[in-house]
Amino acid sequence: MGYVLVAGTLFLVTVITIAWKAFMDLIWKPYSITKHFQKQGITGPAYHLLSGSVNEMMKIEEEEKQTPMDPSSHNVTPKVLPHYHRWSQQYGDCFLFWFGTQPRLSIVDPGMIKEVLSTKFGYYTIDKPTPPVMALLGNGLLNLTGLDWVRHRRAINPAFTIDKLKGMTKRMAACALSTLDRWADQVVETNDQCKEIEVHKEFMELTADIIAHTSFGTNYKEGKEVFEVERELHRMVIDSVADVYVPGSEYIPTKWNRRMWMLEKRLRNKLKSIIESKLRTADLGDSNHDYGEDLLGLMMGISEDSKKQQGSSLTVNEIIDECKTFFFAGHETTSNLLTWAMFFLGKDLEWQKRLREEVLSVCGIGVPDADKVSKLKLMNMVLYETLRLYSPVIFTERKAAQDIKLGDLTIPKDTVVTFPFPIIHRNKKYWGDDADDFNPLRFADGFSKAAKHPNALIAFSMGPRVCIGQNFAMLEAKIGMAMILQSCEILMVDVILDQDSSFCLAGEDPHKHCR
Ligand code: HEM
Repeated sequence: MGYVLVAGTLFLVTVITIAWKAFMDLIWKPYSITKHFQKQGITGPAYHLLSGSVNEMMKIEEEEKQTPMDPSSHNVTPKVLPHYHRWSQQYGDCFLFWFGTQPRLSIVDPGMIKEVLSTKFGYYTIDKPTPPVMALLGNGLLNLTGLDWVRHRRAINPAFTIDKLKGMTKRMAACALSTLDRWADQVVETNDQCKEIEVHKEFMELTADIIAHTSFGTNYKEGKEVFEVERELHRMVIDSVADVYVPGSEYIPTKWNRRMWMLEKRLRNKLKSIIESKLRTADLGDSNHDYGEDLLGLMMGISEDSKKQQGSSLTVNEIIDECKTFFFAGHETTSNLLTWAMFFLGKDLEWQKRLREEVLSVCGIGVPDADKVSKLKLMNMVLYETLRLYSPVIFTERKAAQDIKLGDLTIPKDTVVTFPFPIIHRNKKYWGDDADDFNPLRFADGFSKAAKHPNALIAFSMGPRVCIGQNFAMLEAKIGMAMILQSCEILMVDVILDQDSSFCLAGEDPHKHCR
């Protein structure tokens, strides 16, 4: 009888505890956080049990898909961030919405963004990655937090110094040259003066080639195989982006999870075999272990040096995760930058002419190097303006690690603050009335004077977690653009923004100058 009573009491206590926690997490916290922000003048879409605002988010996305885009407008916000666009019009720039039970606060004020990403950096953290993101990037820089992030960032920074990047320019130029060769062959084959090219596809290939060569050096072919697997994992991440994560669901052997586990294992094994091959090659050389000037080789060398000096280094598994991160972070981003820059030059022939004149006067007709492309001021301005209007990264977010003041607001612990780049980059308050127009001249006096706030452009983010590959990306884009402009004339064939954009490349022998 006594046992039954104890078991019954335990059961009851468990049920009450679970019910209490469920009540707190699912009802009370969302209610009190909503009230907390309402008192500060912040509103937003309603919280719904379990799903938060996700259903409304999906509905808005579907509605936006049905609306054709005006090809003459650069305002892509309704297409790329439909719910932010709709809610910012409805509730104002700063609004609260719910991803499941997680509160998210949209912020567009550059001063507040600077506080989060830079001045009060330590008070914010990165939300735990979902299982698909973890499978894709593992414990690489993008996912890491705290002291592990510090250790990785310190270990990898030296691989991205200007000197090291200069050493990679020949590889970048060689990849661009083989793309131009392929285009030239097509022109010769068709016997036309003008060849229609789907540039996004071409630049995806070019940037994959560049990141494979610069990451893996002589092992680039195996590197490209790695990227094929990574691409599939990336697609799985995109498919799962609007799913509210249910803790523990990653361990259930569903068909989807099993595919993800298999791809992750294949990715890891392939990268491991590249590293082992580098280790074997280096062992055959002298005792100083030169692993090569590619990113992987540099990371392995730096890691070995720091082990000798401080006794700590990146493990093979950590280096593997960083390789995965470089491809993910550095491939599609740069390819999008190149695509949109071509889009502008194909539309604006006057700017195309100015850029070609600059390239020919600074670099001549030879293959450009890092020093020469660093002098291309007009090209720099066009690239920044492209990053402003068509930022390859469309948002980033941070989670408050404690209750904290942000601007005039007080933010409860665990609130996610989120920064929608396309809205920030078009804010007329900072960018002026022509914020929606392509006007590279706004960058004539440099990056920080282009807008009324020095941090209004955050395409590469800012603060300690600023993009580690920004110089790499700009160098790659400038070399690619300079070589294209040296040999081709670019004409826009058609503009269908939600499908592929094609460009016509014209010239008597597009490429002969580049040899
Ligand atoms: C146009 C090209 C690129 C753009 C617009 C871009 C943009 C960004 C942004 C916005 C972040 C911050 C993300 C966040 O805080 O949530 C970031 C981080 C990062 N990027 Fe890039 N990126 C580009 C190219 C590259 C390239 C080429 C590489 C590597 C080769 C790279 C590697 C990284 C890494 C590793 C991080 C994480 C840094 C950290 O958290 O310490 N990116 N990038």
